[in-house]
Amino acid sequence: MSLELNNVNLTYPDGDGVVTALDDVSVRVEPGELAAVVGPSGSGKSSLLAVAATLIRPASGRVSVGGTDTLGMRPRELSELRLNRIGIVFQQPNLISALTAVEQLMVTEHMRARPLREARRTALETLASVGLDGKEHRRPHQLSGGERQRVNIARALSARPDALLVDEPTAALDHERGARIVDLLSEATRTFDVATLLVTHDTEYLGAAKQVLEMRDGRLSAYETA
Ligand SMILES: Nc1ncnc2c1ncn2[C@@H]1O[C@H](COP(=O)(O)OP(=O)(O)OP(=O)(O)O)[C@@H](O)[C@H]1O
Repeated sequence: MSLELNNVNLTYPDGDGVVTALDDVSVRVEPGELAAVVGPSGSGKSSLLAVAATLIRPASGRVSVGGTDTLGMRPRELSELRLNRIGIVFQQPNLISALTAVEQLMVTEHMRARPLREARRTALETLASVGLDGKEHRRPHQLSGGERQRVNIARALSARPDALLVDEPTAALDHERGARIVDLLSEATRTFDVATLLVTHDTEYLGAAKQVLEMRDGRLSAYETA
């Protein structure tokens, strides 16, 4: 089921006035499809992801995840939706330093009340699917930057979410590692049949995207190469 934003507007208070972060934004991403959003700093890309993740409620407009309209959902329902149907990958992996790769995933499986044995099986399967076979029992400091980002992506995918929201996943990586992470996201998007929305500064990685959009001053439109 798709990820869909319709006519979304978002403002933040700014002194006596307001700053418009999202201005009538609409986008639809189908399952198995990767959409990339580029745009200058401060144009509203992170705000777009935060609204799609239901972390911020827009002033107006609709956000629907996996066919479920989130408008009117209570905070508790939204928390459940985020836990079970939305995967979020931030720029920094935010892994817990004391836990092994498999344990990082099991923590969130535990929050989903999965039985231990099933949680471990899902965690191991998901880690294997992102190329971390044989490294499941390593702690973050025993993994490379790219591998840590893979654990992060695996953790976001372990619930088999409807939507995967990715914020600048290549920012802390060199070109080659960055390219491999985008390839992995593109492959995982198809394997997990998830609707992926990727925000990136790097226009060189856009080949993997089915649609490329550009954010400028809070407005989203088709990206045109210069
Ligand atoms: N919590 C907030 N309160 C007030 N203004 C905010 C808040 N968060 C973001 N903004 C403003 O909203 C606009 C969009 O910010 P946003 O973080 O979405 O941009 P961005 O494209 O992700 O930028 P970057 O690439 O630098 O991360 C900016 O003008 C920013 O200053």
